[in-house]
Amino acid sequence: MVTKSRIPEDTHHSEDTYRMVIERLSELEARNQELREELRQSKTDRQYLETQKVRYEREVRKLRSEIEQMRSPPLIVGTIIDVVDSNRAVVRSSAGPKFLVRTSQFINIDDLKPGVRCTMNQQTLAIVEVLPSAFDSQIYGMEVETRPTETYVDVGGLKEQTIEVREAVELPLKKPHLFEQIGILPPKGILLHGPPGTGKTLLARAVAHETEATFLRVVGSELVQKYIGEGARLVRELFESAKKNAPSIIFIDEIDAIGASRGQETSSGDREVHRTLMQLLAEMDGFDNRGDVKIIGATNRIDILDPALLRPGRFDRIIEIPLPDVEGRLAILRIHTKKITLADDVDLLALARVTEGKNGADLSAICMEAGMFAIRDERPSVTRSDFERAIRKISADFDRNKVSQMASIGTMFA
Ligand SMILES: Nc1ncnc2c1ncn2[C@@H]1O[C@H](COP(=O)(O)OP(=O)(O)OP(=O)(O)O)[C@@H](O)[C@H]1O
Repeated sequence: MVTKSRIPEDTHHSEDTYRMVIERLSELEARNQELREELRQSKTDRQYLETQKVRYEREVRKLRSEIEQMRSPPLIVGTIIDVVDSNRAVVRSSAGPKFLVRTSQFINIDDLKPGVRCTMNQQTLAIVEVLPSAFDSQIYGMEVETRPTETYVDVGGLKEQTIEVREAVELPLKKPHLFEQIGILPPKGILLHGPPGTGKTLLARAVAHETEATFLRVVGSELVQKYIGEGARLVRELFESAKKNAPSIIFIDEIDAIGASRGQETSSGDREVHRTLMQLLAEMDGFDNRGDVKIIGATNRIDILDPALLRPGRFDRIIEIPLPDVEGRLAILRIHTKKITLADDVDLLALARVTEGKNGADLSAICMEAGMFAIRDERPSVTRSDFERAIRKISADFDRNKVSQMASIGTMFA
């Protein structure tokens, strides 16, 4: 309360003003103090909130990695037998036993119905994923062809190898009585080994064509599944399908992906590959040499194969498919230029001589590239210089791939 003392008017004014200014100043100081306090408090709040935010983010990261951990392969595949309540179900694992398990919180309970396939975490057996109903081996790159089109005339070079494969596969399928007469069993499995692009798949397809057999091709790496028991299941399906469609030839390309020597299985992924290999060995032991299912394996890495695969009664005919020599390269060039209009200056023998080290796939690509150069220049025939350019291009592509492969290996170990 401001009391007015007896002071001359103008003094009163200046005193009042002074007093008001003092009051206003103290109000402002008080306000300033309050604001400082609020600022200090907000800084504390902000720091507190910052700390909370960092802690929360760390929690989220930890939870996320636990979820990823739970969902990381290999997982056990099972089939739901019964849904007990909103977070429990009875599941039969692919290995057979039934379990009462929890469902993880990111599973939509409506998706869980009896008969549905799911995956379970190996440690906790909690259901971590519901699998699509059309969970079919065809998804896994298994090719089934009633009769490939390739024939033996499409295979350049490889004369001895073709004879060996025909004896071991074509003869038992087409003339099994010859083996019965003599009293010997035909080889059960044939292993084709050699560098990439040398004609292993081509030869297998040609023998399937010649024997009018169903050709079932699967790549070994496709049998390495992230779900426990699935690789073995696919192998079983492969052999069942081969028996159902007999006479048939099972062709397992890159067999080293599952057939490599069994070192100390450390990770569950290694154990899963081992299980798949065991299933393959069991299936091979289980079927009859005299039957009308033949199995051909192919690998670029025979040196790492498990000896168990190569013992008699399994892949007991081993045939090397080497890089083509000059005669082989000439034969392959003739095959791949059969339909190409060649200019008079093209000398295939000369080309065969200058392509030392090239495989059949390279030679096929060279012929295709040479044709492309002629098309690009709108010429009616392919000249020698087109082939020379194509050889340089394929070699450059090869070197570039090699460099990028080395670079990616380098970064892996950087
Ligand atoms: N001996 C050959 N005669 C004719 N063409 C060949 C020959 N070898 C390879 N080719 C050509 O290269 C292509 C690839 O050959 P193929 O797939 O049979 O090689 P591969 O040995 O199975 O290779 P990978 O080991 O990489 O699977 C064939 O489709 C064919 O066009």
